[in-house]
Amino acid sequence: MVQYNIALIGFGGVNRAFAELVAERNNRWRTELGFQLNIVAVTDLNLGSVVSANGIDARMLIETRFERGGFAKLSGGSAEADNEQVIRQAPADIVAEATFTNPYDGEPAVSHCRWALESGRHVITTNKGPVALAAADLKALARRNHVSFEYEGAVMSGTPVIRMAKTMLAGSGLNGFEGILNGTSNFVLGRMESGLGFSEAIGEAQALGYAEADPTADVEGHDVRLKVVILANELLGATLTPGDVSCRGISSLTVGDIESAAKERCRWKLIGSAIRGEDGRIEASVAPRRLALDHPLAGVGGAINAVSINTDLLGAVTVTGPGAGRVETAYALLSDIVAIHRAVHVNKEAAE
Ligand SMILES: NC(=O)C1=CN([C@@H]2O[C@H](COP(=O)(O)OP(=O)(O)OC[C@H]3O[C@@H](n4cnc5c(N)ncnc54)[C@H](OP(=O)(O)O)[C@@H]3O)[C@@H](O)[C@H]2O)C=CC1
Ligand SMILES: N[C@@H](CCO)C(=O)O
Repeated sequence: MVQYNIALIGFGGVNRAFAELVAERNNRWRTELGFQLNIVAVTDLNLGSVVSANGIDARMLIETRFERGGFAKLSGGSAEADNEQVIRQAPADIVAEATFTNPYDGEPAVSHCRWALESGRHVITTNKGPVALAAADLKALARRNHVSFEYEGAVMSGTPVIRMAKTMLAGSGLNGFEGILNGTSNFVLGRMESGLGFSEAIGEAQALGYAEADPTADVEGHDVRLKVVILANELLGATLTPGDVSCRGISSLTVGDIESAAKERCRWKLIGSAIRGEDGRIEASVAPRRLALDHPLAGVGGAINAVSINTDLLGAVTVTGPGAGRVETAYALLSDIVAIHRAVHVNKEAAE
């Protein structure tokens, strides 16, 4: 039986939900997917770090109420999150990076990914920073070290869009996309339509695990801007940086704007888009748009996301599904491991 040893970097909503999935579903994965997972290290800014070559009980990890520095009480534990040492030295095959997204330089997550790849570990991440800001370098580093860098959860959480479009739409002539790419702001707009205030709606999105550590990134459009960069670079072969994407969020929309749109059978949505012009240049933007209720994106509610990908041969292909949520995003990490497993084992077996 194939077993992957996993190191979790950051133990917040997503990696905690991932540990919960490991606790609940490892047996099922063994039969369904042909591998099992073994958590051998966890680091967290607040809790410290713990390493155990024999594996750390996933159920214990999620059920124990640790205090600040609480991992020190575990065998192999420390009150400090010594990320570099853990990433480089723990006996992990795969490092799951799920610390906060830094939209400016991607750190410290970029360094976490770099240390892991340099040390010959595969990296799976839901963190948009390293993917939007350092993907080319990290992919090259992964290639040099014969490991994978996988990041399906960086856009639309567990809903497959990056890998799906790159593999299943290959050759279809991708020339643009537009969509709702932030669960929090879509949820907030919907709650405001129901009469809730902006701040209360953000509070609900935080409690549900949708929002960024600093929700300004959600409502000011910065999170969508990173996702537009990722999709444009991955699907359209662009080389955008966040500075290339004009960006306006939803914070200036008032209850009055929302009510007047409703009276005219319209609805506000935060739309991220990128289009290849006739000269080959990619124009990308993030901005609120007032959509007629019969527009295909107008009915996408709550933390659901949707992106319509324009192709030469098929016209628009739309992918819709959860765009945020702890478990939904933890699933993206599993899908990354499935991709690594197929690349490493299944393809190798087929070649033999
Ligand atoms: N939640 C979601 O729906 C989605 C999240 N993502 C991305 O996934 C990542 C994780 O999200 P989520 O779990 O919700 O976020 P959380 O804020 O819940 O968790 C992040 C965890 O990482 C810890 N952390 C921060 N910096 C460090 C560090 N330097 N070393 C070790 N640990 C650190 C935080 O500790 P502390 O709290 O003490 O700072 C926190 O426990 C983010 O990058 C997010 O953008 C992507 C798609 C969807
Ligand atoms: N905060 C983000 C998480 C998913 O990237 C959102 O609400 O969409």
